[in-house]
Amino acid sequence: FCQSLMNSVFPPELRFAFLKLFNRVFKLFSTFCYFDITEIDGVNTNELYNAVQLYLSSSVSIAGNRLSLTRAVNSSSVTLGLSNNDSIVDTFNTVTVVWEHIVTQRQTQTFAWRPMPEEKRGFTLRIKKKDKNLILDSYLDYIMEKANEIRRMNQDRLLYTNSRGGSLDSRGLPWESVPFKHPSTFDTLAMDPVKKQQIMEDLTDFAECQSFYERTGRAWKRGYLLYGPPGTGKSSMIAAMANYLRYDIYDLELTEVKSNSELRKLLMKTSSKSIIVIEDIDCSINLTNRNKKQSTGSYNEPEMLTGSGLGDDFGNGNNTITLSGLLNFTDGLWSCCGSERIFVFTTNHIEKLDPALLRSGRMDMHIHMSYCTFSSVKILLRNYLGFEEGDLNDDVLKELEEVVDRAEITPADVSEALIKNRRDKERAVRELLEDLRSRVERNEKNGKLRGQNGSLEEQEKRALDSLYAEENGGEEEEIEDNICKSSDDY
Ligand SMILES: Nc1ncnc2c1ncn2[C@@H]1O[C@H](COP(=O)(O)OP(=O)(O)OP(=O)(O)O)[C@@H](O)[C@H]1O
Ligand SMILES: [Mg+2]
Repeated sequence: FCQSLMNSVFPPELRFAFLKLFNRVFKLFSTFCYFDITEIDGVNTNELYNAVQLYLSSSVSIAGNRLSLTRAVNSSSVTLGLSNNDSIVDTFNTVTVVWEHIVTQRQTQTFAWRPMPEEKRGFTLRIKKKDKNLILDSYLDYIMEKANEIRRMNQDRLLYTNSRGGSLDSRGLPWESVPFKHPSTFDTLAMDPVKKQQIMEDLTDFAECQSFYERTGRAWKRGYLLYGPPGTGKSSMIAAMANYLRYDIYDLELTEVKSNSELRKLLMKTSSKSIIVIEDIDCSINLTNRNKKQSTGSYNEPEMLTGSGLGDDFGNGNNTITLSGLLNFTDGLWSCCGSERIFVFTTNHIEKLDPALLRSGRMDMHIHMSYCTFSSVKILLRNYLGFEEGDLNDDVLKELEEVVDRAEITPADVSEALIKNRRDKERAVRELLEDLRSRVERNEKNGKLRGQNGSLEEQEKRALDSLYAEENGGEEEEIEDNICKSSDDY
């Protein structure tokens, strides 16, 4: 209507001038200002455009009538986006802004070094003039941060290994990677629910508290030591941690590392938001407290252990990773290059580890992965057979509760018993109970034969207690507080 009115009032040569004038006057009196963020900035791709697109994908509702769907390379999820010439309202620090996605046809190209897309795409941000300075900088920073987070969440995570033994790939990286798709989660992990909750809270606290680490002058990293018998879920716990935080995993094979400097280089090439894992640390390198005492007679000279690891154990005298190198790797000046990293060590024999490696700051949380308890068996029964609370009759539950602790059975063995008969649930439970009873019998018999020694776990606990007592001159309790364990762990 306006256009036809204008056409009838103004002669053609004046129409363009009038439109220009009208725009100027409109802008002068408008309470809004506008920012264009085009997809291509000259010849380069505009990073901000991609960030805005991702950021808005988190605000766009699936209920919208028309949305654009995209899926990036290496991503397993689909991103929703604003469709052409659609708009959306967003609020930041109580200020309301409007985003509009503008798509127009590009005029036919003459010659260009780089072929341009046929469509010209961009976002227009509308802000009230009075709010411009208040929010623009912080709002755009916030968008970039959010977009990076969404990108990370959408991307497949990677599992890195240094199995090439120090040789670099074509990009000069010492790590090789494969997509990480381990299905273990805290939901599927059978362990004491209280302990599980503590670990999850600790992980969340770590991931969300960058400012705390900055304020207290600590490097933004955390160490977890997982210890316990084989098949109790240490590796599954690492996978669950990675899935929970959506971090990449660097599986460090210490036996492939030839020197402390190589260890440092590997560390420098890890990215932030990752978990650096050394499995079976006691088998990778000989780091015992007792050995150190024998070889040096002092706690203050860990370097003197040079070559005592693989060199001694496997006859390879060239290995020069030292305890000192490993200690610096986990809590030295180099350990804080990059940030937001988690170190996880696993071992079946915590008593073999040097106390320096176990101290807070290196291994902040010691997690004992124990044999199956009643609560962990219930989790496995739910996961493998679909039994919910109340599905099993009370007698069976009572018997399970009575025998499971004394049977000293690993979650791996329970899982196997349940998988075997998963098509016949009654039989699975019956056979599990039989297995538990026979284990109890065997343990009691062995317990009698062992006489004063008690169960294997009791022996392990005694060794551990003496280790802590040795280090603390008898002040055992302080360290015990640091260990995440339930009262019946041992
Ligand atoms: N706590 C658990 N919860 C659920 N499944 C478990 C648990 N522990 C073990 N399993 C099952 O047993 C198998 C072996 O577990 P896992 O590899 O995590 O044990 P581990 O403690 O790392 O053993 P190792 O000390 O020999 O490396 C896994 O496939 C997993 O399915
Ligand atoms: Mg393991």
